[in-house]
Amino acid sequence: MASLIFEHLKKVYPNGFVSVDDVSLSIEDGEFVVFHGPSGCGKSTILRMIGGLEDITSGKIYLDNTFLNDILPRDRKLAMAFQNYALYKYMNVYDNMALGLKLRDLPRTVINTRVKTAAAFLGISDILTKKIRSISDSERQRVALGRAIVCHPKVLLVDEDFAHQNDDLRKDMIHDILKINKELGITVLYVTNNYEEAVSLNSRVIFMKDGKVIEDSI
Ligand SMILES: Nc1ncnc2c1ncn2[C@@H]1O[C@H](COP(=O)(O)OP(=O)(O)OP(=O)(O)O)[C@@H](O)[C@H]1O
Repeated sequence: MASLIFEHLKKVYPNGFVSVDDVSLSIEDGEFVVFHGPSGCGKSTILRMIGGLEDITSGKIYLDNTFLNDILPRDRKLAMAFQNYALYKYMNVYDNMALGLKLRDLPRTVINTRVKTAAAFLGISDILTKKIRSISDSERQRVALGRAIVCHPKVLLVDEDFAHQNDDLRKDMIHDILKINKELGITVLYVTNNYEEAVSLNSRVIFMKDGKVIEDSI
């Protein structure tokens, strides 16, 4: 079965600062896991190492028994929803959602089906021809999630910065990522500073401090 395993994961920055310190965890296929801890405790660094945006100093990450450390970020079967969405403002919603699939040279019919299915799932079918600059923040957030799920990832990585603008956007985002997890079966790793939010999600919470896991609610 699909699973995500960290073995003695460590991140030391060039200035000697230890950001992630010997983290070992096992996450089951389809889990919704919240990483919580004070600012600077290393939770975003873990996400960035999984996503391949940050080098791993030592330790190993496996996805589905595949050794992830040596795999290029775009081939990791992961999707990331980080700060500012990185959408192309002058392109329409459809093209933004289709971009990653086009880069993978998938047939046009497959791309069309995937984009339309994801749009229906997220309730944005009626804005597919609109330009990003003309839609609301809430719709942009959905487009960014749509672009992530059209790739059929095994794992979705979400940093709270993704919805830091206001409470309503954050609630929408949590609703959508819970739905993605439950209905599509995609494993979700969600990083948050907010304790109330972390414990209110009825999910496994990994508590971190100074780069270490100090409690795992499993
Ligand atoms: N390039 C770098 N060089 C040195 N230290 C860094 C570098 N990048 C990040 N850090 C430090 O690593 C620590 C962990 O950063 P990280 O972003 O993972 O924290 P976090 O728990 O996600 O906090 P936040 O919620 O504020 O984002 C922080 O203290 C940060 O200052």
